[in-house]
Order: sequence, then structure tokens, then C-alpha cells
Amino acid sequence: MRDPDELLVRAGVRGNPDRDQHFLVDDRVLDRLPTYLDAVDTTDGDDGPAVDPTALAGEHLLEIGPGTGALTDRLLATGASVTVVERDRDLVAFLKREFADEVDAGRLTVIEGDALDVEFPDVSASVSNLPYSVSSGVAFRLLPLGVPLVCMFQKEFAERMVAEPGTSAYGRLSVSTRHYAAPEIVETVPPEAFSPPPAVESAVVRTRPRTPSYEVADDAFFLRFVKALFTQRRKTVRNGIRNTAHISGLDDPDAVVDAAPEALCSKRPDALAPAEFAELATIARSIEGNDRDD
Ligand SMILES: C[S@@+](CC[C@H](N)C(=O)[O-])C[C@H]1O[C@@H](n2cnc3c(N)ncnc32)[C@H](O)[C@@H]1O
Repeated sequence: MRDPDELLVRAGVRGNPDRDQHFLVDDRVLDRLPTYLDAVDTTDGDDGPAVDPTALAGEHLLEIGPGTGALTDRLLATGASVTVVERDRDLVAFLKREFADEVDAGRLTVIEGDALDVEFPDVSASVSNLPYSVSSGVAFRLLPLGVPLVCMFQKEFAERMVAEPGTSAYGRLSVSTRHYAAPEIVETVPPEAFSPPPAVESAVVRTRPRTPSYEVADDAFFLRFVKALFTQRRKTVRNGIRNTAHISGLDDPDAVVDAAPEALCSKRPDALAPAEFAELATIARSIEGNDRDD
């Protein structure tokens, strides 16, 4: 496996925090990341988990923000083909040089661009050490793909993703994440694992895609409704529905409150499970009609 410190030297870069560049330099963390994919079987080697080099043969992985390619190298070692999306032009040029054999063999595709904009290819999973300033935007482009994700986030952000109803971390991010997937924190990572070290702790979140136990007619409306209610997290749901019609887009919030079960209206949003948000959103949608232009 390529040594992450040597990659930094060969690339001639120092991570620039202003460009979201904190490169993973802890081999053990790097080696573990692909092993969080269920399909990757490992055996215990002398230096950590040994990955079967054919584990993901025929699969296609997406990595956002490959930097100098330390994680890319480990993803290629699973036998998968890999597409990476990197915004920094110099790093893109370096990756094409460093991984010229893999690029020539069609196993690695390097896309220069912003992960918030570029079109993602069809992939079977994504494993990424994400640029933190865009992690929310990127996560909500990845989650609807419906594939397993293993992503590094700021720890506080990761905790909000996996939070349960009734906890202080539970919010719009938790409901939206659970709408698409079952999330769990599989590892926390200290600042020293990166060069340069970020100011915050990090955590690796694994999400397994799932179909929710409830149905919503319209994902975009559901997510907007959840967002609206959490802008009033200290209010009852009843008042939240009334006060946030400008965000949710409801024409007649009073009619929605009248039709909704009292047991839900009297709670605060942070006590509602995703299925209860879905129940309210479905009532709201049926009252407002389903011919709105979202
Ligand atoms: C936290 S570093 C991770 C680098 C590498 N994966 C590693 O683990 O060492 C994030 C990387 O994302 C790149 N990046 C920052 N913003 C980006 C964006 N909007 N789209 C694509 N890449 C971005 C940075 O240039 C940097 O290489």
C-alpha cells in the first residue's frame, strides 16, 4: 500500500485548511475504511486487516475528495474500479501521474470538479474522507443514490446524523439521514490522524440503504416539512406547522393542524420519530392536494 506521507512528498503539497485539505496520514485508519463495507471480507494480517484483492471485483466505488490518493489506493486494492471527484487541479494532475497504470487500465477515473455539481456515475458504494465544509451537501447527494456509504465527517455532524428522537442532537439531519438509510458511527478519529490536523474530532459513519417503514408521496415535500418544523424545535408541532408555512409551502396550515392527531401536535419536533413526521407530511399533502409544483 502506498505510504500516505510519501504521497504528500511526491505530490509536493501541504494540506491547505482553507481548501478543506486535511489528508489522512494514519495507515491504520486508512486501511480500515474499505473494510467497513459489508462486502469486503478481511483476515487479520500482521499490520491490520488484510483485504481480499478480489473482494469487490466488478464493483464500482465513488470517492469524493481523494487528495493525494492514499484512500484511493486502498479502494483499488479491493479489486473494485474507482471514480474520484477532486476539485484541486494540481491534485488531479498528480493523481493522474501517480495512478497512471490504473487510469490506463480503466480501473480509475479521475474527475476534476466540485462534488456539489458534477454528475455522479452509477456506483455500488462510496467511501470518502469528505471535505467538511461541503459534507452536508455532498451527503445529501450521496444518500439518495441508495448505496452503502462509508464517510468521514466532523464528529459533531456524525453524531447529529445518527441521533435518536428525544436527544439534543436529534434534528433535521437525523430524520433526513434515516429517511434514506440506517446510519451508525463505526469509528471516531482524532485530529492527529490528519495532516494538517483539523481543529475538531472526526468520525466515520457507515450508512446502509433501506426503504423506510413508512411511505411518503413526495420526498421533496417531506424533507422541506421536516426542515420547517425543526426551525421551531422548542415549539409544539402545532405551533411549528402554523409558524413555518413560508418554509414548508403550506397554504392552509390551520387545516393541517385540525386534521392532525392531537398526540402528534402536542409534541415538540425533537420527540417525533421519522414515521411520525411522515404521518404529518402525508396529512398535510392530502389537504393541500398533490398537484403542487415542487
Ligand atoms: C479532507 S481532504 C481528504 C483527502 C484524502 N481523501 C485523504 O483522506 O487524505 C478533502 C479533499 O477534498 C477536496 N475538496 C474540497 N472541496 C471539494 C469539493 N467541493 N469537491 C471535490 N473535492 C473537494 C480537497 O482538495 C481535498 O483533497
